[in-house]
Amino acid sequence: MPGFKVAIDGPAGSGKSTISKKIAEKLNLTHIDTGAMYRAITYLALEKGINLDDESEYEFVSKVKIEYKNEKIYANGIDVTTKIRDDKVTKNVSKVSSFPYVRRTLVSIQQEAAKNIDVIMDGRDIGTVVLPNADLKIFLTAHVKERAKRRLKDKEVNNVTQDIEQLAKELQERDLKDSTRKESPLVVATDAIVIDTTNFTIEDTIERITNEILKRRITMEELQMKDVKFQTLKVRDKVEGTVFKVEDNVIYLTLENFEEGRMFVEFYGKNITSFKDVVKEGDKVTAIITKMNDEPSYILLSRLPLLKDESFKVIEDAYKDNKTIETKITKVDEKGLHLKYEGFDIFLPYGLLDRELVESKDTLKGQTLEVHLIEVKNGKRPRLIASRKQIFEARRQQELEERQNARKEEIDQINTGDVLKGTIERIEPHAATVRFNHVAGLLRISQIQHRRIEDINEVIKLGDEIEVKVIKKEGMRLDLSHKALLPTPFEAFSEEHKKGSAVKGAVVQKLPFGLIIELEEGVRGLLHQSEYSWNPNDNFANFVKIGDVVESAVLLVDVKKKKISLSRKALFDNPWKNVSFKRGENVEVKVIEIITDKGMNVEAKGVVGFIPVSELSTERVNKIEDLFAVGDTMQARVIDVNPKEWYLKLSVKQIAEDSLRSEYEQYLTHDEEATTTIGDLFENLLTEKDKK
Ligand SMILES: Nc1ncnc2c1ncn2[C@@H]1O[C@H](COP(=O)(O)OP(=O)(O)OP(=O)(O)O)[C@@H](O)[C@H]1O
Ligand SMILES: Nc1ccn([C@H]2C[C@H](O)[C@@H](COP(=O)(O)O)O2)c(=O)n1
Repeated sequence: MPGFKVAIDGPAGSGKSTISKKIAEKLNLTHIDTGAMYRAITYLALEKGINLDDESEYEFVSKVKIEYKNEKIYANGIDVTTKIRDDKVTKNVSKVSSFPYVRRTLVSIQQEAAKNIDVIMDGRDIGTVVLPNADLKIFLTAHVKERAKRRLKDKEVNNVTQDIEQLAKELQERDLKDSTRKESPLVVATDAIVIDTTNFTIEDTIERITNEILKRRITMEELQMKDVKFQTLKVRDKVEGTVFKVEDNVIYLTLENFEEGRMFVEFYGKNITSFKDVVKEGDKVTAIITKMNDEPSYILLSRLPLLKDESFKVIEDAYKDNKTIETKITKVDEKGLHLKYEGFDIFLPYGLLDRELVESKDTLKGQTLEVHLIEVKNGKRPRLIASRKQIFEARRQQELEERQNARKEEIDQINTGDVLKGTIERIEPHAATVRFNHVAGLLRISQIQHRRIEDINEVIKLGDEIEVKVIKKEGMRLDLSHKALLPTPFEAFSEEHKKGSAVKGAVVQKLPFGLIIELEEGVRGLLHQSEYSWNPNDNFANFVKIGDVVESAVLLVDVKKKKISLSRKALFDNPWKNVSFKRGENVEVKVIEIITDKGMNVEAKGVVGFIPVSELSTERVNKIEDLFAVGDTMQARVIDVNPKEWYLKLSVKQIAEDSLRSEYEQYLTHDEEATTTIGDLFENLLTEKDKK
């Protein structure tokens, strides 16, 4: 069986020998570089010094022995591998190779060498002349500038510098000569695959050609074994291919039958604009054949017809695996949200949507939303129902746990007795809730102020900042007090009222030993009976009533025992403090009150004394007012006195009697000289009295 033949043709520097060599190694083919043969002949011709322009001088060619051994080329046993690359050789090789004699001789040598072996042969006329029946013909090409660049690199490696423009010019000249010569010019064989390597790497090109070789090398048995529909592939068939090259807007695939498939980016679907980062070499892609291209031979592919099924599969998988999918909200209607995912419409009823989202549903259109699928039914009109329940319940649970943790952390930091600042969060008739951070406490109405509060709303408002003391901590519960931070009424009272200061208050209770006076709300003091008045005879219990306002002085405030002692008498001077009376002493008195039939209260030395009716006159008094009036002053005699009891008893009568007696005694003394009778004497006395 003849061997497998690959013909590689192309202009200078397109990569023929490099690629051929590597493919030969890879696929175990013999590589024959025919250009090297023409170069070897050129080298020998130069060596021989023949006239290069004279074809008749090339007879030596038929006798030349050319061999390839270990990557080296030998001409007549001499290693010419390097020499044939000299500039001199390169400049003349086109000319030498244009002679029909030279060509025919070398072509027959080449054909002989390729007989019965698997060979990859590169040159200019391989596909057209040397191996016209080659199993695969490749015409490699590249832009002249790219080829010049590659050559320049080769030269730089060998420390040879050359102007790139000059190099390009030389290549163009050689191309022209090679393709315009009469004998076997460089042309593209009609059945060759043209590969432009301008933008291909060496590896790309190798892979591309390797695929072509493999496609053609495969035996019928192998094809059957692999169940490859080699002959039957047609438009609309579904095929799978392996990506061997990725460009921005096209991917190249090797299909099941080893043909080349190409897919342009717009036929991939999923709205991508570039294959980069989406598809990589080695990926398997399933697609539909949309066109079979003959020249060059490849198959155009598209994924678009498959996408619907693929997308539905994605949806079914998401449903089965209970996966979250990210959808787009396309419509908001009365019953729920319409979502789009992988090109399918999904409905999400409001009952399965987060409450906050339902509240702001009118702003949702166009937004993305993560959901779970809870019903997936395929059909002409697939039925797809989504839900957010799992998502929002999980979120709520997580938030709850976070809150609980935060509360626990905060409460662990709080101790009974701590003073904290918080905000009034809720007000009930008998208590308020005070929020700190994650924790709140209870402030009962009785703990807000020391005084009684009728309406809690009068003293606190929602949002008020308040300082409180923790008075009890039980688990997560905190009992708070604001009043614990305020001075007690007793403390406030003691601050404002120092000892001795005068205070007024209403009598709230009468006790056997005194009066309870309310001085301020919650502040009561005792006015002991001994402190009511200096007057020992003052029986205030008889006339002081509950509710009477009494003024008194603060004697003592005991904040701890909550005791206040008051003294009313301290507000006054004790009238008896600095006076003294002696019995028998005559004092000036002033009538301050007439007590009918009983006597008169008089003021003497600033204190009150009493003159009984019997002591008002030496004669019987029928009506006191006939003799005295309030405001009258006169002399009276102290007849009894007890300062402790504020007791002072006086007599006018005794002074009058004294006076009568003295007059009488005078009379007795005068009588020895005068003739006044007792009757005269009394008449005179009475006349005096009338005058008054
Ligand atoms: N994509 C590519 N394909 C092939 N060769 C490339 C590529 N990119 C760079 N090169 C380099 O280009 C240079 C020219 O390659 P090569 O000598 O194989 O070309 P050629 O077609 O055999 O040229 P000539 O006909 O003049 O012998 C080599 O150094 C090779 O490594
Ligand atoms: N089959 C061939 C091979 C080569 N030549 C000529 C044309 C080239 O200018 C020259 C050197 O070839 P290279 O080594 O550059 O590939 O040989 C030809 O005519 N036919």
